[in-house]
Amino acid sequence: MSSEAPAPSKKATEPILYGFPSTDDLSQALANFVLAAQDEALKKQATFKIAISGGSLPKVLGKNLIGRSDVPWDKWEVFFADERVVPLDHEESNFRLNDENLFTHVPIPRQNIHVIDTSKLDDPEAVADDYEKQLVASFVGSSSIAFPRFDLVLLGIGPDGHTCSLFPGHPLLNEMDGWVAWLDDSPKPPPTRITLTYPVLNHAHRVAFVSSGESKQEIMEKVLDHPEEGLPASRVKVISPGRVYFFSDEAALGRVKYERTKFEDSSKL
Ligand SMILES: O=C(O)[C@H](O)[C@@H](O)[C@H](O)[C@H](O)COP(=O)(O)O
Repeated sequence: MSSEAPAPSKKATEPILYGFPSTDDLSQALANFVLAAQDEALKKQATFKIAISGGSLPKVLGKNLIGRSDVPWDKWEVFFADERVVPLDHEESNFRLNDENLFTHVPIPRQNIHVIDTSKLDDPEAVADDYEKQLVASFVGSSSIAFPRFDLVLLGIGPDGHTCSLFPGHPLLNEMDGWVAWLDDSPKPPPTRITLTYPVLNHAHRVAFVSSGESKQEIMEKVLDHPEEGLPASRVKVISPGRVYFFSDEAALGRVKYERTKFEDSSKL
């Protein structure tokens, strides 16, 4: 049985799980959460730095962010938590997916959306190096030099427990130095991708996993109730005072015993 408790009942290192009756409730709460993270970031700095994945996330994200009033979109700086090494207009591109679901509907300046260098598509290492340079250029001067500190990273969870393009058993799970890594053997097509590494995820102020639908029940149970299995999503352990959050609909949480936290007002972030 699930239970709901206020956030303070959880240890600072434990993920917060928000469960919602429907995907639309999830989507609305996620929009509030993102905007609260944005407000907090803009109190301290000139831009809100967010990294976003692909999969089903962009649709859930865009649905309730588009049309929000008074969003300082010109202060958003967007990176991709992972990207497929394909042209930007390719149907497999995470840029394209996010573009269709969010960017084309809101006035984020195009130069603030950091895309892969498509002149290097036949050399994924060069694509990863270039993307890392884009991060360096954006984050240099911030308090953390060893690793960038995103204000918010939004991730999905695959049926095998992968997140970003960090797949179970893959050597990239052990990459602890670089900021951006590449692979050409992704078990989820397309095979050639770049991804943020664990240290980058773990230095973020917040990482939020978004998952919905019954097909996620088995993997959500493993990730939340059995983190000792060490699936890629369970290995995201954000350094305190940063925090990991899960936003799921109850359809995805059908088997999950992990304690739910009531999502109240994200302005209290
Ligand atoms: O580009 C990708 O493939 C994604 O970034 C990947 O990590 C995705 O988030 C998960 O596979 C979950 O995808 P779904 O939400 O579609 O299940």
